[in-house]
Amino acid sequence: MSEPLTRTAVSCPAKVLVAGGYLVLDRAYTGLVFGLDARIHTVVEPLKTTAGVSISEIVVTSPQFHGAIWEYGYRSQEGDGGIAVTQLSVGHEQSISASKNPFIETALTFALTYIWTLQPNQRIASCSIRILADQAYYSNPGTRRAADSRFLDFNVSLKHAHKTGLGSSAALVTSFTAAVLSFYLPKSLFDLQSDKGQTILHNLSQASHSHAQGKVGSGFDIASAVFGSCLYKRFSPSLLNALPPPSSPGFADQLRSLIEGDAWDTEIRKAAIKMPQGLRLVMCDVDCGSETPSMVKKVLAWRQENKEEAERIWNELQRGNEALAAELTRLAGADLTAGEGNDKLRAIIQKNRGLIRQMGEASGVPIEPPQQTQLLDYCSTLDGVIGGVVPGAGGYDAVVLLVQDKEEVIASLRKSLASYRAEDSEEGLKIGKVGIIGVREEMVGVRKEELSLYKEWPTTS
Ligand SMILES: Nc1ncnc2c1ncn2[C@@H]1O[C@H](COP(=O)(O)OP(=O)(O)OP(=O)(O)O)[C@@H](O)[C@H]1O
Ligand SMILES: C[C@@](O)(CCOP(=O)(O)O)CC(=O)O
Repeated sequence: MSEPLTRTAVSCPAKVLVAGGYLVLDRAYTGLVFGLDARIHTVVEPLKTTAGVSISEIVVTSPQFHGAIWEYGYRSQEGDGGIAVTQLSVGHEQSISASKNPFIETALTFALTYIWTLQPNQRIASCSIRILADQAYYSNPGTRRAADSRFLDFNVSLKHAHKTGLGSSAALVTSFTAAVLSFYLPKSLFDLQSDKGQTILHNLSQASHSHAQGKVGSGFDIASAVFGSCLYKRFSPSLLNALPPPSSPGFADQLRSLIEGDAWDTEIRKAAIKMPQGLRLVMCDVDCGSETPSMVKKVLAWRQENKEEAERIWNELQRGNEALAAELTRLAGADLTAGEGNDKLRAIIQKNRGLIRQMGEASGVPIEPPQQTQLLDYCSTLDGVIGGVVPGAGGYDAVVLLVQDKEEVIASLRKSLASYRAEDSEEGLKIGKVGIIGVREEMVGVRKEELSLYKEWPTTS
């Protein structure tokens, strides 16, 4: 007899790529990614059904958003095609195609298929899955259900939610995959606390996120969702190319071999990045938008056509990024009583920004556009601010600052940003309000959670 299935909850952190944007798409370079203390949680539990009625249905809800409910049927496919998941219609409020959530559907397909390969003769029981996200992922102001509730009602549909760029889909796919595997599999087959369990979770989440996203990212966001802050070298993109599409013959077996096999060449160095005591990150949301995929395409096309110049910038920036990681780590271990300053950090950040601007100007992509240069220069003159950069792909929508970890520094930064007015520029976008997002760095990645966290969010089943 197998153990009865019990309610399981897992969370994963948000991310910020502090250094290595664009470079990290190529295995020859690394990205310095910090996890952030905003998390997406997934809770899985048995689906309550009328006594004697046995159905095969998985109901997923994201109850902080209007109409965010997805019901799936699932069945095994001929020819080792794994488990196919089909969205069922819920009432007649909206068409299925309008309500599709490709990240959830793909994560479910990949996770159930992997489970099926491990327990081919065991029926996959119905379950109910809830997703709960911290406020910082969205700039829509949430409302509280109780004075102490951690999760808020966002009072909009997911389609109308305004994301702050903290990697919601990666934290979602990873916590969803971890919770589903932990729910269905005994510890002997999947143990989230073990290195092997985390490697399997990483590989499976990379495969499904990449499939849902259309294979565009380096995967640094999934790596930090699993392992927390780290220096990240991506996997070879070719690894995923050989996988047949879900449901097609051989998908299940090849997915399992890929996930458990040793072909993965991702390199995660957790010890190579630390936050010195007395410093912290501050994320700022800039009221303006950028389009990451088209920026990536343009930068990569420029690099392809200007190999020599690109190689010079990429290599210099890689050295600068390594210097940044090394100095943060060195300061984290240094004797604070020696009164060491942060001048070296300041200089490294300034130099790296110069190279990022070169990369942007040469490729014609606004990675650190003049409006952000102005904002970052302004922030760098404020008390307690060491420096700042445009995170990830850059653009107009965010900056990340390295500051002294003191309440008075944050309070005065908040005040300065509230009154910050960008100088009028002749051309391009004008940045609007700059706000501080309520997050800071976090070293821990995936984590099992206590069920009491979700008491105001009853299951719909
Ligand atoms: N709380 C949630 N519940 C259900 N699905 C969600 C939730 N948050 C995000 N998603 C899914 O993730 C998608 C957003 O992913 P996308 O990659 O565009 O954003 P992101 O990961 O936050 O962005 P970035 O990589 O710029 O940080 C949504 O369209 C939705 O499908
Ligand atoms: C440009 C890139 O290197 C970073 C994008 O980061 P973000 O989504 O802007 O946080 C792409 C990637 O690594 O997936």
